[in-house]
Amino acid sequence: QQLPRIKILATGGTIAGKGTSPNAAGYQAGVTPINDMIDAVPGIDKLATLSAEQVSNIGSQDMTVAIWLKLAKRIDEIFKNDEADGIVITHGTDTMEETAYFLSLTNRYSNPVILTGSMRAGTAMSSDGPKNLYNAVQVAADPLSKEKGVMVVFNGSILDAREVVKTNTTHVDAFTAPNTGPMGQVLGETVRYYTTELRAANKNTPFDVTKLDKLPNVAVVLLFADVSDVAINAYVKAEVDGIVTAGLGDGNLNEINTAAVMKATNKGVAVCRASRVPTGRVILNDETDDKKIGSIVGDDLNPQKARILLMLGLTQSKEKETLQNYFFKY
Ligand SMILES: NC(=O)CC[C@H](N)C(=O)O
Repeated sequence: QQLPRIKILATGGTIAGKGTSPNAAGYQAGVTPINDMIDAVPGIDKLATLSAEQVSNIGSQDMTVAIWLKLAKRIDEIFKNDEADGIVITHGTDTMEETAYFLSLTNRYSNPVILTGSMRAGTAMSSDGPKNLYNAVQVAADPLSKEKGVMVVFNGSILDAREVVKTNTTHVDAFTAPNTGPMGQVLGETVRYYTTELRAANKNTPFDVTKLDKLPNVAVVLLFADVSDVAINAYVKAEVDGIVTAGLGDGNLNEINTAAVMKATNKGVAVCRASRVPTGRVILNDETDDKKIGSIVGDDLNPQKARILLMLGLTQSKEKETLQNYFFKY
């Protein structure tokens, strides 16, 4: 029986980290080459026929649009040329949720693309990297994952790219899907799905980035009690294409920022209201009059994910209704 062909694209992160202390603290992310990482995982070669490429080797706090585009183009090429059946991406945890969502919106194939990483460097006691990498290859190679597209596999959970959020700064169980829960679990030799993703773009994605070398510039602004309008005004002055507000409660803005948003949208800046609250939706024309101030809403996407969709949406249209519909669809 032939093993599935899995391509590992390595980008860095703690999973490629090295330190001098066996205690998890104090290490450098993004240093170990991918082939050394694979060698540290017993039995991984029995799961799939593996090949690996180093796309970058960085801490994911330094993730860039340029690397996102490079990854998206390489994924497209791998599936178009039938170079692999599935892909595993090793990635730092800080921005993994953003990369996962970006790739889920841009991937034109439904083959599995699994992101994973670790919270403890390979040199730390009880490093979680080898097991996470093993689990990621298991999920990518499993027949049940065939049409499931982009997911995150971490600490035994399988999480949808749209829903996954880093919800702990240091624990090995760093990722959850606060609005929906995980899609499934990988335990021992078995992969189990409980649920399916409802909002995947996949094959029919309108966001083809294979010919782009940059994306629209979208900023995020955090709201808090008595916040001034300095940030929104500065971004408008800097001529950003869009602003996502990490608003109060169900995406509310205080008076001064309501006025600042109205000025921004009048100047043609797309403004999407999201919330700083970790779960729940932001409703159109609820407490805030979106019609009047020219804003749209991010539904239940967190601000950093709403930014990704607004960046990609703006590659297609500046029209408010079109952009709003992307947020209800994806
Ligand atoms: N656990 C981690 O991967 C964090 C390391 C680093 N900040 C990164 O995101 O790459």
